[in-house]
Amino acid sequence: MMLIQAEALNRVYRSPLPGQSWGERFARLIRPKWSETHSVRDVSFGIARGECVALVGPNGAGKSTTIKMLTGILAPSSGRVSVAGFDPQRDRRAYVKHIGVVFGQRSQLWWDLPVQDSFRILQALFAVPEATYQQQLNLFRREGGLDEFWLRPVRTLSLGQRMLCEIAASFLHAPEVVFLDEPTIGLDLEMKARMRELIRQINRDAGTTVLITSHDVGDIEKLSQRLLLIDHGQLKFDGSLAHFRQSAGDGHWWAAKLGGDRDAAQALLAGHPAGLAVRHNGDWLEVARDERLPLPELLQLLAPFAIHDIKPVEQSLEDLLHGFYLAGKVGAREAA
Ligand SMILES: Nc1ncnc2c1ncn2[C@@H]1O[C@H](COP(=O)(O)OP(=O)(O)OP(=O)(O)O)[C@@H](O)[C@H]1O
Repeated sequence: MMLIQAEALNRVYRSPLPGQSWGERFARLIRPKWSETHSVRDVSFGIARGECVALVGPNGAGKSTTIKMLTGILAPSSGRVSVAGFDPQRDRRAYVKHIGVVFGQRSQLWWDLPVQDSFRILQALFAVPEATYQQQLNLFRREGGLDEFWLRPVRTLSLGQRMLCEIAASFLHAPEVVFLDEPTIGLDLEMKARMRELIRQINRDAGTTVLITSHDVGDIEKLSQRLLLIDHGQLKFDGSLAHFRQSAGDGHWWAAKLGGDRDAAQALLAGHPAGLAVRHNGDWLEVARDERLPLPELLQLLAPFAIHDIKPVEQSLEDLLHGFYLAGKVGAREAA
C-alpha cells in the first residue's frame, strides 16, 4: 500500500478574461468570460513510505500545482489523492498533523517574533508533545546551528538561516511526509550542502517520506532515489535516476571528429541494428555508448570517413534534463 497515491489528477485554473473595450470590460463585470489553463493532466503515481522522490520539470510544468493538491491547499478538478490514508482536502484538519510543508518562496514563521516563539506557537498549533518537540529540535540544533539565531526575530535572519528554520519548523511534529517546494532556492553552496545533509538524515534515519521539487540538479542527485518528471502538466517519466540516464541516452557517448562526409557516417550509424542514438554536436559526430556497438566495431565502421579524433564523453544530469525539456519528448516510463 502506497503512502502517497495520486490517481488521474487534473487541475484546470480559470482566470477572468479582460474585455478589449470599456464597454466589453463593463459587460464582463456582469457576465464574465473565462480562460482556462489545464496545468496538471491525468497525473498518476504512487510513493512508498520512506522514499525520497524529486518532482522536476521546467517552469510552469505543474509541479507546485501538484504539491498544492497533495497538501490539500488546492482541490483537484478531477482525480483522486490519498496521503497516509487521508483525503488532503476533505480531511484537512486531521491531515495537516501528518505532513510538513515548505514553500521556498513563502514563510510559515511569524516575521516579528523570535524563532523560539514561532516554534512554540507551531508546537501548540500542532499539539506536539514536549518530548517529540525536543527530539526533533535537537537534530536541527546539532546539525543546523539553530542556536546561533534562536532568540532573533525571523525578519532579521539571512535567507539561509530562515530556510533552515522553515525546514526545522516543518519537521517539529515528526510528520510522516514532508513536501519541500524549492527548499534550497537562493542559498549559497555551503548552506545548500548543509540543508541537503539534514534532509537526507531525516529521510534516512527517521524514515520520513520526502517529496521535493527543485530546479537545482544537485538537490536531485544528492537527495532523491527517484524522479517524477512533469512537463506541460503531464507525467513524462517516473523511475530511478539511473533509468532516466539510460532512457535519455545514458549520458555516455562516443564523439568522433571525421575528415569525411559526416552525414553519410551518421546515416550509416543510424542504420546499425543496435538502433543507437546518433547526433551532431558542433564538429563532432556523437553516438550513444553501448556494448551492442563495441569500440573496435565502431572504429571499423567509421574508418572510411577518416577518423581525426575519437573520445568518450559524459553528459551531466543537468544536460540530460535540459535536453529532455527542450525536446519535450516522452521518455520511456518505468512502471512505479
Ligand atoms: N492561480 C492560477 N491561476 C491561473 N493559472 C495558474 C495559477 N497557478 C498556476 N497557474 C498556471 O498553471 C501552470 C502550472 O503552474 P505551476 O506553478 O504548477 O508550475 P511549476 O512547475 O511549479 O512552475 P515553476 O517551476 O515556474 O514554479 C502554469 O501555466 C501557470 O501559469
